[in-house]
Amino acid sequence: DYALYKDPKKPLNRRINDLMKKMTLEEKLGQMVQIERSVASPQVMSKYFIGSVLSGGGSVPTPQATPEVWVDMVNELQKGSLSTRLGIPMIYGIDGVHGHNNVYNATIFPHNVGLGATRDPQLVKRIGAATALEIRATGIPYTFAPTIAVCRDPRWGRCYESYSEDPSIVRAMTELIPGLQGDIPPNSPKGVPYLGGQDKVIACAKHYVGDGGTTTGINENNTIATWHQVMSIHMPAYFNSIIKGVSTVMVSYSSLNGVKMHANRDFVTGFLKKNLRFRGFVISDWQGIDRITSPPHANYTYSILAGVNAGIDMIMVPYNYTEFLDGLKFLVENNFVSMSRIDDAVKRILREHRELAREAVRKSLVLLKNGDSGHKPLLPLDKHAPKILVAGTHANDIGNQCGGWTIQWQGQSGNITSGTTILTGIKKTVDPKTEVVFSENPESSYVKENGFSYAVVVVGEVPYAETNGDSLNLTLPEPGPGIISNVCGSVRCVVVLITGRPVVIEPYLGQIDALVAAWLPGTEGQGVADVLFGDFGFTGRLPRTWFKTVDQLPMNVGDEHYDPLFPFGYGLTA
Ligand SMILES: OC[C@@H]1[C@@H](O)[C@H](O)[C@@H](O)c2nc(-c3ccccc3)cn21
Repeated sequence: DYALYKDPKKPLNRRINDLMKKMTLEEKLGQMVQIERSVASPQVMSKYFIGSVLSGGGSVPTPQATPEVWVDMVNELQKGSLSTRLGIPMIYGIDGVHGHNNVYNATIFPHNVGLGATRDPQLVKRIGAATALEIRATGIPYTFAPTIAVCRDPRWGRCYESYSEDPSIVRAMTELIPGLQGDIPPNSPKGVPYLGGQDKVIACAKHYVGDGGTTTGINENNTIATWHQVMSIHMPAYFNSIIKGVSTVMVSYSSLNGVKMHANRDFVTGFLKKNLRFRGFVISDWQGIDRITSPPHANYTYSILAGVNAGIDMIMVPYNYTEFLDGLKFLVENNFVSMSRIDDAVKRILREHRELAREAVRKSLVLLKNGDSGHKPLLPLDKHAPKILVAGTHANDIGNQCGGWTIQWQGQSGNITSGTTILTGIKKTVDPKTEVVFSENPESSYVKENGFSYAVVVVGEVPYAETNGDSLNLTLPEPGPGIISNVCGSVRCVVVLITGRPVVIEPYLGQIDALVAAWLPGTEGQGVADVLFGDFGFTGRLPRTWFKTVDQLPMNVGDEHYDPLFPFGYGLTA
């Protein structure tokens, strides 16, 4: 029977939301577990809903195993995962330190220190591509590489895994990531986890952060560093990795100024996920949460609590997965770990590309007016204006911005699914000092008396589907016209229309400074703000003729009598 989440034609975030709604707590927690090959079996995969399996160093199905033997092993485990109620596939991960180094007859490339000596990032990228091919030939889609440690003391046992003591060389060698994962297509968003094709694998920037800076190079020890040293030596290559679409980040065993990285919420959640907006998943190192305590595993419940709440999404347990699952379940059921944290972890592990939706929104917007002979252009809007007004029935309403066929057949106004409203997108885009006031339907006196620099008015049609959408007058539903009149009659305004089609707008055009057709943008309202404020240009062109009055209809491009308000293909740039 049909399952929306399995339908590749459906919007990606709807698939995730559909799947998340169906998952039990046990199925969610299982996704966060990575176990070692030696304790994995199809039965274990299905019974515990395990999300991932790895080969630790030297862990092979048989000595000198051929690619076929590897593929058969991975497939057997995968069958176990696919046999579960929801059939969520598992991800098999393995170290690709210098080629597919666990596999007999695989090409073994120079270790990273030697690659640093080449000063040749394109060579490293080609090595990534070759490595991805060999890893994929054994049926494995995930490798724990590149190590982007900046080794600052050659006394460190892993210094050869570091490209250089110079962060700029390490930054350049993040070219391994597009080699492994594939190049992000041109004009695609940066900073979004990416995987391009069956001959590519997802990568892992590691070990976050400061693994190469420990005192006298003692492995897994403490890195004492100022904020500036962290941000100028150990962090920069993570910026490059994220921009290049790295899909995962592995946390370091080491501590930073005495704080275990596996328990470091400020750096894992605060900096990596929030500041850098990393959207892939964060994986622990091998028994990394055990080593939060000294001795390791001294208080495993605390290790689980500290690691998961720090923001680690997938735990490389790797052996005693029932102890981990029981511990995490206890913590969730007793509210020590929130369901929102679990859902964040699981969504990241399942995540596809919301960013793709946001890019689509940006490219769909059509600029129909921006100032005129008497007024200078209003767009792009000033992000640093002291105070702005956002008004309209569609500014803060996910259901309205999605339109029909969303969650329900007819769609529905309101907070019907997760996403970003246009208002939220605006708030995220403007200067933090800019005061953003939201009023759905303000009086003109209110607009006049509050010193707004400008207003964004977001109005349109309410959700409909099929016959319910038939309209003979195509008027902009009330209170849209009234909001336009009250706001745009009082302050400079841009009107963003959320409609499934051209509607009557000509009567209001004179009092509108700027007009944008946003159609039905869906959940990623951030894409509207991206373009209103000039982070991206307007590139949309009318896919339909915009009439002046309905009695002209039907009127299409090429008709003999063609007198539109805005012709097919029209669209301004800002
Ligand atoms: O092989 C998986 C990961 C690898 O990706 C990390 O870079 C590395 O820090 C690491 N150490 C162990 C590991 C350490 C001690 C005993 C057994 C295993 C396992 N792993």
